[in-house]
Amino acid sequence: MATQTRTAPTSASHVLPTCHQPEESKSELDWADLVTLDLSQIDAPGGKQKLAKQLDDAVHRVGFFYITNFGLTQEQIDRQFAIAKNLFSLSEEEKLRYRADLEHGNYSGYRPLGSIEVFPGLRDNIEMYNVFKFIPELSRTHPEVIRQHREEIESFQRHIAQDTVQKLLTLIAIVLELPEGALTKGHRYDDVSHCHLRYMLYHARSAEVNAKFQDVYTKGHTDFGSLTLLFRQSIAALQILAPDGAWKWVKPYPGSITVNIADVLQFWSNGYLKSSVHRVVAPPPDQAHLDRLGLLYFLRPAHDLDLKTLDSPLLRRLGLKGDDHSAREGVKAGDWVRARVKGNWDTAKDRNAKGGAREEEEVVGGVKVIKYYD
Ligand SMILES: O=C(O)CCC(=O)C(=O)O
Ligand SMILES: [Fe+2]
Repeated sequence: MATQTRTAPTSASHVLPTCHQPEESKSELDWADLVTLDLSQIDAPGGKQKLAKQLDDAVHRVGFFYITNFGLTQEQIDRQFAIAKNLFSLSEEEKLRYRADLEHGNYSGYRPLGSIEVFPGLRDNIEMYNVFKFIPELSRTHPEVIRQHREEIESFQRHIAQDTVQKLLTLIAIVLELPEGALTKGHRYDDVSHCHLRYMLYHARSAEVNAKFQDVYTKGHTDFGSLTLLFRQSIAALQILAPDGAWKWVKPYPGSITVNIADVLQFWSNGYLKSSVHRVVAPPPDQAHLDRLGLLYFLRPAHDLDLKTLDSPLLRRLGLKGDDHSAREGVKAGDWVRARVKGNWDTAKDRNAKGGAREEEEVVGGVKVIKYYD
């Protein structure tokens, strides 16, 4: 069921099970064709321009891409998976002591198994634990395994936030023909925003139960923030809604991070950057029995930024930037993210009462969004 483990010989108080990557699926799947950016090229002469060129179609038409050479080793990543494994093996009673205040749109902490109704009467198979940035404004208590590995978790977060993400935002700014620092300034580690590292555990289900769920683990959705970075176990499960309208599998390549554009970048670019619909489904038959761990970094903009379209030469040329009188103009990013988290939490019931819908429009924080996809 679970991934293989053995105990690493470390000091008594820091013992973590070693988390090995499972064998890749041998199933023939319809994989999405995504570009890979080699981030080690960014400081080479002309490197930024070359990478931005490579990124242009990916962020505009697809919304997903891979990055390699991002400065974290597989061992560092596997340590995070091991922390996740250890965390989820705690008793339910212990985990519930750290439950997130979901009802108020705050995701910091634990979200218990079965929190969301996927279809009427059918609840999700996911546990998650969100570790927000370690800044005073966001401090909270955590279980012992997080407290013990706090330094390691913080330096992992900081590397993503202060290095990887800054490079990506620089490249995206170049795509939009903005000054290179235009997007990085609302995304500093010390800015108050709900950026977090997320540990997830998808519990494997039997073929019979999967059939009831039409093989869906998480319905199609877009992410709320700026960017999402996914460190993946070698288990196929993530799918994107490709530009041709078909669901395609996203292959988990060792040594890569899968990155997707999220809603706020789509707003700032008035739709030029694509916040892609994606979902999680039961793995193919040779991996369907595996519990699947998730390790994700959700980048969110500083709370006090607004959502109006950025003034970029590209957007002007394409007619995507006029005087912005849209409903987004007065909306703060922090309010938007909170409203989406809260909305996600308490509208699943209403949606199911209406019989479900492939697409549903809803006004969140003053902004109209399409929210649900089967
Ligand atoms: O587990 C995955 O591969 C994706 C999860 C996801 O889309 C999310 O948590 O927003
Ligand atoms: Fe997502």
